[in-house]
Amino acid sequence: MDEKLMEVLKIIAPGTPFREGLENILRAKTGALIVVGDSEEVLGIVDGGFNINCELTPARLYELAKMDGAIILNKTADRILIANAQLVPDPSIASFETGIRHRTAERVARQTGELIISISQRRDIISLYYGDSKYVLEDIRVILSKGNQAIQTLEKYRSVLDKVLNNLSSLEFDDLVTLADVTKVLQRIEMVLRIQKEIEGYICELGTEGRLLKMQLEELMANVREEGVLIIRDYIHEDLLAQKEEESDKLDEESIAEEKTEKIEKERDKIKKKSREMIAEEIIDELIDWFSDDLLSLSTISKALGYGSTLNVLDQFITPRGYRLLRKIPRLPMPVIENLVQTLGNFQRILNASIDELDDVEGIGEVRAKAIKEGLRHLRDRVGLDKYV
Ligand SMILES: Nc1ncnc2c1ncn2[C@@H]1O[C@H](COP(=O)(O)OP(=O)(O)OP(=O)(O)O)[C@@H](O)[C@H]1O
Repeated sequence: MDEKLMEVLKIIAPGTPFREGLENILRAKTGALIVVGDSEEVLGIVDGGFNINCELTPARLYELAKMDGAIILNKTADRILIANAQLVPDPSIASFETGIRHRTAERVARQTGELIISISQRRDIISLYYGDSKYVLEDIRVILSKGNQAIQTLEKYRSVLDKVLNNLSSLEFDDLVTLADVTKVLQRIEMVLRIQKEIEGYICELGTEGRLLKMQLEELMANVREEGVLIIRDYIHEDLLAQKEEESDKLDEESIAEEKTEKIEKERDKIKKKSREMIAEEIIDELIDWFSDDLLSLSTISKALGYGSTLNVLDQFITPRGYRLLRKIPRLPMPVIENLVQTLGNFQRILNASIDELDDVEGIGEVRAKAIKEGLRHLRDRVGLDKYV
C-alpha cells in the first residue's frame, strides 16, 4: 500500500464523523460526489452551489448529499464548505469511467490532485480518486478478516524467527557461524517485516476498528527490526562499510565547515557513529523493497552485506562484531558497546577477554567489566536452554 493511499485512508477511517456520514449515504442509496480540499484549482472548476461553511457532522453530510451536485469539504474533512456545486473539469482529461458522476470524480482528481469520493447510487460502493489512482473501499468485515488472517500468519512466522535467532546466537557463542546462517535469519526477518507492512495497511483502513489488530501487531513485532539492524551491523563486510562511510563523509563535508576545531571533530565522530547505524537501517529497507516481487534469495542478501553472490561464499565462516548479543546485556549502553567492538574487534575476542582487558576499554570500569562477563554467561546459558524448547 503506497504512502499516499495510507494518508487518504486515514482521512476516511472508521471512527471519524466523515466515515460515518459516508456510510449513512451508502445505506440511504442517495449517492454523492465529495471533494476533499478547497484549493484554488478546485474552486476554479466549481460552478454555483451554496456556501455553507459549517462543521462536518454525519447528519449534515447525509442531509446535504440528498441534493444534486457535489459537496466541497476543507482539506482535513472536518468542515463542509459548499454544497450543491456543479463541477466543470477539463473535458479533454481522459476518463475510463462510465457514469457521469464517476467520470467527473476521476477528472477532478486528475486535474486538481485532491481526494474525490464518489458514492454510487445504484452500486453499493465508495470509490476514492486521488491523483491518477483509484481505490474502491472494501467492507470493514472483509478487511478485518483479512487482517486477522495476516496476524495468524505473522504469529507462525514470528515463532520460527525466534527459533532461528536463538540458533544464530548459539552459533555465535560457539564461533561456528557461516554466511548462510546469517542470510537465512535476515531472510526470515524480511518476511516478517513484509507481513507487518501488509497489516499496517489494514489497520490504517480500519481506523478505530483496527485497535485490537494494532495492539497484536505491536506485540508480535517487538524488536524484529532492531534485531535485523544489529545483525547487519554485526556482519556487514568491512569494505562495504568503509565505502558507505566514505560516501556519507563526503555529504558531511558539504554540511560541516572545513575548520578543524575540536568541537567539529567531536561532532564528526558523533555523525560517524550515527551513520553506521543509518547504513544498517538503509540496507534493511533496501531488502524490504527488493523483497516485494520475489522471495529474497540468500545470495542477494549476502551481496547486500558486501560479500560476493557466488554459491560457495555462503559456506564461509564469519565472526560477528557482537552488537546484537551485547545489546541483550542489561544496562550496557550502546556507546560502550561501540567502544568494546572498536577496541577488541569482534565478539569472540570480547567473549574471551579477561576482566582486565575489558577494564581497559573506554567507559568500562571493573564493576562494569564483571557485569559484562556475568551478562555473557547468563546469555549463553539462556541460549542453550531455549534451544531445547
Ligand atoms: N459535474 C458534476 N458536478 C456535480 N455533480 C455531478 C456532476 N456529474 C454528476 N453529478 C452528480 O451525480 C449524480 C448522478 O449522475 P449519474 O447518474 O450520471 O452518475 P453515475 O456515474 O451513473 O452514478 P451512479 O452510479 O450513482 O448512478 C447527478 O445527479 C449529480 O448529483
